[in-house]
Amino acid sequence: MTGVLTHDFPILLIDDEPSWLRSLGLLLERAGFTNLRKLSDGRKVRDILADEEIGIVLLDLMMPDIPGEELISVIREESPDTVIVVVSGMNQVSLAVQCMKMGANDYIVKTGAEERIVATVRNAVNLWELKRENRAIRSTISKAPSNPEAFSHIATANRYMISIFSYIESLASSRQPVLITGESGTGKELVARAIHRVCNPPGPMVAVNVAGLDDTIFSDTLFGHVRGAFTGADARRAGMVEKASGGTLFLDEIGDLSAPSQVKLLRLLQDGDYYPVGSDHSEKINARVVCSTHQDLTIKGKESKERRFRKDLFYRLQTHHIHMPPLRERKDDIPVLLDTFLAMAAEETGKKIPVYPPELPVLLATYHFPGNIRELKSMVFDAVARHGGGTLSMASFKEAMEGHAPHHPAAQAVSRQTDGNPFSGLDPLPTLADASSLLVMEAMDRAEGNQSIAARILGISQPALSKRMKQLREKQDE
Ligand SMILES: Nc1ncnc2c1ncn2[C@@H]1O[C@H](COP(=O)(O)OP(=O)(O)OP(=O)(O)O)[C@@H](O)[C@H]1O
Repeated sequence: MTGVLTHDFPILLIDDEPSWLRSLGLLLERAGFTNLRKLSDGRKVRDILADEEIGIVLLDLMMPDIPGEELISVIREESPDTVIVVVSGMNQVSLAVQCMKMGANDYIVKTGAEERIVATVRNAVNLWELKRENRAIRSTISKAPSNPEAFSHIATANRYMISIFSYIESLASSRQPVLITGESGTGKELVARAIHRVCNPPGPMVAVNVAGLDDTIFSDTLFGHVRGAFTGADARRAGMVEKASGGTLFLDEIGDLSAPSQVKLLRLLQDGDYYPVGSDHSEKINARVVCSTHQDLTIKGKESKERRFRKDLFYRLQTHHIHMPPLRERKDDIPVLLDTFLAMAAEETGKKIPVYPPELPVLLATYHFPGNIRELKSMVFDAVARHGGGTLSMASFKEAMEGHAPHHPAAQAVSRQTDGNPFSGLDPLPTLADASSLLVMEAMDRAEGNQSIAARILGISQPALSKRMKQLREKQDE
């Protein structure tokens, strides 16, 4: 399903040697590339780029009319997304590096094997397709989703989340994989389901958690096996890839994949095929692949080769990338999530949806939710289970939050800007008394006047805060 070879855009070949232009053209045509344009005078490239959208340019470096290096700059300027491949007679690493620095995407030598030239152009076609698709997607992202029903299982009031919904809608027509990242409990699986719902394919969504699967089990789970593949394999068994046929294959926790399994996944995504265990015949995947991880794949496994995440796989996966923000960065979602989970918990326990004190969302907003939405959901379910009638008590929420050190988002924000020392930018420093008063006022402001919440923010008891506020008022009255 990937590994695109057919293309509808022109490929421009530039070289001052007519015989080379002819033989390169023949080679590419034989390999299935159509729509080739040939140019022996590089100075005309500007006119050509102005006339039509050229996906790929293959150019020589040594030309009498205009040096190839200058051509690279002209092409980059006129058509920034065009994929540039330098086809040079010189096999010099330093020259290749120089061309890449100037904006070329690849460099091959004329005397190299024909397969290498064809493979390079094939990669260039894939790269251009991806660039074009991303441009189309970017241009269609609107504010609100046009099919809100597909997202009805995701409660949110947050603008960034709404923009994720429109991004998902714009991905519907793409067959490229989607990578969903974000901390644990942020709703990655719900987003995978939304992608499936928006695409509305005829097949099912099949979810596989690949964490902890060794390579043998990974292959057997995903690709299935043929009869007699190993002792006990009495019958053929379909793998998850086959089960997801016509639908969506969701691979959860791909950051934990072993090195050999990463190679198999890369092949599946790149060439669209796989081998059932024990079979010599490859099968084709016919499912949209969505992957998720809570790990940062760009830094993962820096310390050890075995645990490292392959760069090529990462780049293949991140064509369409959705990052789920943690709950502490979308606190405007707390009230709507609270209402959603209260209704769910009430239904599950057969109780009436409880009324909660207005301070509850304010209290929750002071907390950093290391377990994200999953943690909020458990808190609410626990509170409703304990609820006996009247207004919902905040006690169980406070208890759950007590287990974690208070979080100081303001201090963190400052420390992010000031290399870990929130005071380094202050000159002169405020006195201890002034700093303390300012902190108290800020906490009261954030807690919307609620002393017990403000005391929690400051990490002191409520009587201690009350005493400080009294002193503050007395000082102001002096
Ligand atoms: N916006 C939301 N609206 C309603 N429920 C949500 C929302 N986001 C998450 N949840 C709920 O929170 C829980 C965690 O969500 P989910 O399993 O999708 O997170 P995740 O990011 O995939 O976590 P993990 O990385 O641990 O697999 C689930 O019960 C899910 O239903």
